[in-house]
Amino acid sequence: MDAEDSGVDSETIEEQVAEWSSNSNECLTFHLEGHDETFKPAFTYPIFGEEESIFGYQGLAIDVRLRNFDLQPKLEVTWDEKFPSSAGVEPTDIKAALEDFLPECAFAGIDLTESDVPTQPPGELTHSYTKDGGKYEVWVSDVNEGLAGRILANAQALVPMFIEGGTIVDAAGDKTQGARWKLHLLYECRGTTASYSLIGFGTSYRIFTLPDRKDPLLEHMALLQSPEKMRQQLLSRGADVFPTLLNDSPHLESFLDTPSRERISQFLILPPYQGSSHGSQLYHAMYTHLTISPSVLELTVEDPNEAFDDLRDLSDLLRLRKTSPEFCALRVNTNIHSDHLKSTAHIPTHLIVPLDVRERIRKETKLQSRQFDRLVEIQTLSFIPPTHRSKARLTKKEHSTNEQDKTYWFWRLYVKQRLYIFNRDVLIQVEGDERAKALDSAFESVVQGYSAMLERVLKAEERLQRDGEEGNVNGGAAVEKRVRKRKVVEEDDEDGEDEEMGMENGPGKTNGKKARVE
Ligand SMILES: CC(=O)SCCNC(=O)CCNC(=O)[C@H](O)C(C)(C)COP(=O)(O)OP(=O)(O)OC[C@H]1O[C@@H](n2cnc3c(N)ncnc32)[C@H](O)[C@@H]1OP(=O)(O)O
Repeated sequence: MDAEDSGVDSETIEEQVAEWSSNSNECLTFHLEGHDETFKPAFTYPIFGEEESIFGYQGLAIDVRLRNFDLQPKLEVTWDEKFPSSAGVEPTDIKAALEDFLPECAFAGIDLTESDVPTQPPGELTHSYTKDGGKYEVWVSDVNEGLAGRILANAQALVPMFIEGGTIVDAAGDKTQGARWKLHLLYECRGTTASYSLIGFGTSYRIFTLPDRKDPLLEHMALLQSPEKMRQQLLSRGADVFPTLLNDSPHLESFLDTPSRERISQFLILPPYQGSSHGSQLYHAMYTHLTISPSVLELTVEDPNEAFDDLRDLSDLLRLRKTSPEFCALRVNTNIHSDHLKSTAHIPTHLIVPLDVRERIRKETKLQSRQFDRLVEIQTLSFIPPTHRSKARLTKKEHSTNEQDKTYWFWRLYVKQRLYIFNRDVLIQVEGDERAKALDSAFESVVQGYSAMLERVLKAEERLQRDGEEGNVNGGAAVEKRVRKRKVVEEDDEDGEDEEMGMENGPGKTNGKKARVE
């Protein structure tokens, strides 16, 4: 029966719908045990649909209480008025909508103080630090460990609600998958037993990578197919890759000994703790732990968002500038023979910033290529004063008599070449002048972003020096108002084959964070 047949005009229906509708972000509230402060989800569209709207209630409150040790949830749904079912339109079934997102225990009405809480987090302690008188620890566990598996399941409830495009991981209990996944837990420790409060977590998993060492089987496989084809095939085979290699390579004790990458999958600091450098500490702990194994060749990040990119750039730069004299010594070489500069098709990037040194540092630090390239660009830019970072000063190109201008000219060439290769697929779709303009504009955004990052790095270094926080590579970040300065899309995936020229994905995207042209 439509509105006309029923005698009810469509305006009245619209009014009624509005009267009985609630915004799902606003009515959902998280309460962390032991904290007065509550927090709201950033997204609820995966649960309640694109409109983030719930129909059929007035005075609706969806409260999710989280136990502080393991984030075990307890769901409570209350309302003042419910739309009568007999009216032909059913109110949203809130519990049913949440069933795929919260673990079963959330619906069981279990009193969170009822069951015994373990006295210690699962796995091993990998990092600890103090901040403003509080003590914090990072614990890492295989997700197949019972307690870690349970905490992973609880923590997953937060992923779609706080990480845009984030999806729930269910790896625990599976022999192969579980062994590849790790859960990194950041706890605030309040001093007495059972006083651990979970304030953030990260997940990571190991994936096969192309070999970097002599292995007959891997060499054979590499010979059989092109590297790219082989990579695609291995990735598509997912979890089967490791056992297959293991069966075929009896000298390997575990499939985890095969050359691999570690990949950070999810990363979250609970809202009440954000902006106080805990994210930097957790990232530092994860980087250190995940890159220690000799079989791990690289650390990558799955679809990082802008906030994570910033955190990662800052942390990586602070670490490299503190621990790698070779990285600190990198400079733009302006002494390049004009023969090397005749063709724009062959920019001598290997000479501008020596490739052999770059490769050596990259392998040692196990940073993903594109991330490392960007860090080199930021570091080498740091020696060019801001007043010389201008296109207007480059009329004489490599012949400039001012050494800083000449350095910027070469640096510009170096960065533009990477941007061109990176965005080639997009750029070749536009003609001559337009192409040059598009590349120029991407370049200018990158310089802006880098300059902003350099300011942060210098401030953080000053702060660290002041605080004398020797042990904490990234510690002591003050809470500052975040200003989103970067417009250019900077993204990471395992091969860095991503878009860098500002095309956003639409709503409903699966990776949810950054544009990708593939
Ligand atoms: C792989 C992935 O999962 S990507 C998804 C990452 N997770 C999320 O976005 C979930 C919601 N957000 C969070 O969990 C946290 O805010 C994080 C992880 C993004 C950052 O953790 P925090 O503890 O808040 O960051 P921390 O205080 O260590 O900040 C370190 C630096 O990161 C950057 N940063 C942190 N948050 C933001 C933000 N919201 N926007 C822009 N930059 C940010 C800043 O450069 C900051 O440096 P500063 O001290 O000079 O300001």
